[in-house]
Amino acid sequence: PSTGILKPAKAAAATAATTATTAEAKTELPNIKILATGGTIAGSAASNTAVTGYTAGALGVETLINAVPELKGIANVSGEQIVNVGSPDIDNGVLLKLAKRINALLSSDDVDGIVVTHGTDTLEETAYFLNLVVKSDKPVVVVGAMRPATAISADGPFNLYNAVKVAGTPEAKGKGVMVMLNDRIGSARFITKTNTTATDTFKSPEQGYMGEIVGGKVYFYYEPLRKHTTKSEFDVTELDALPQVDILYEYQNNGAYLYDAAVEAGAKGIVVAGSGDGSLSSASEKGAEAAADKGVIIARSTRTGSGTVSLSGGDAERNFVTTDSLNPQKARILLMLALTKTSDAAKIQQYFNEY
Ligand SMILES: NC(=O)C[C@H](N)C(=O)O
Repeated sequence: PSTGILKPAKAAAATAATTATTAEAKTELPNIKILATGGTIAGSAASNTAVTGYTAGALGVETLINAVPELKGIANVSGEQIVNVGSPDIDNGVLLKLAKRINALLSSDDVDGIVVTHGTDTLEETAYFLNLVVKSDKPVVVVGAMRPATAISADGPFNLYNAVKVAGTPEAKGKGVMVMLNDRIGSARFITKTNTTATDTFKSPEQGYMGEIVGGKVYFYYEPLRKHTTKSEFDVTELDALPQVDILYEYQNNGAYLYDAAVEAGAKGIVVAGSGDGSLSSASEKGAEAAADKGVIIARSTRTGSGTVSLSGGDAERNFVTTDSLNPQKARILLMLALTKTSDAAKIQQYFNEY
């Protein structure tokens, strides 16, 4: 049986793999494709007690699959390397490449579900993007780890096993893109990283988890009501870039010049991580209004970490929208996609109310 621990020296030697397939396919098992993008789940450290200061995105997908031979008992798995980076370096180009590849794979009868391995830092952004643009009700599960593959008690191997299990579960169909870590199944719409290093970092502060895995069995309790996947209007088929949307953070004594800089750099939308219920300082309001006068959409979110930003009377006529309960980084994802369809603030507000 797999211990889930890769010896640091062995791990370092195994970085070059790009594809992998389990031996002969068993017809009674689901066919699951693992698309690897890097992150700590593919991380390698100098010692097996190092859980910080390691290299994320060091190991190839074949190494990840081979570390969990038990996968063969629950699915026919094969792997593809999309990129191999720490998730702070996932960009719009990778999002589009990943989404298009997933849509191509899921259109085939030979693929029953997808697992994406990903760094946890920006995992929620990729998961929410996929939730909005995947055109299939087959399960898509995004998985990561908080301890590198070389660590004692690395969490990646079991997280990967659980993710493949969820992706191959018929009940997981039609529930939107899911995030699987630490035995919990979260909705891409609601889950967020809440802790820098702890293994139970992914939480949905107000809405809770969709389900869990206990004793090797998948349990679902809720599903997201917000539009996703087959009900989503957003489509990446013809897109090779996304509109620039930046995020500005509210704090005491800030200035309008931050908005000027974003507009000058080409922003078509600005998400404000507002204080409290999406508040802007007077200086920010000046900057935001000047940007909005130039056609830039200003989306008021919150830096508080949870809660819904309420609509205020002055929003609509100023090209301002509110981001519902989306945190700033997910609001940026939706605003980029919204701007591929329209620059009308009222229509964009409707997207924030529905997705
Ligand atoms: N736990 C992780 O995966 C963190 C890593 N820095 C990443 O996001 O790639």
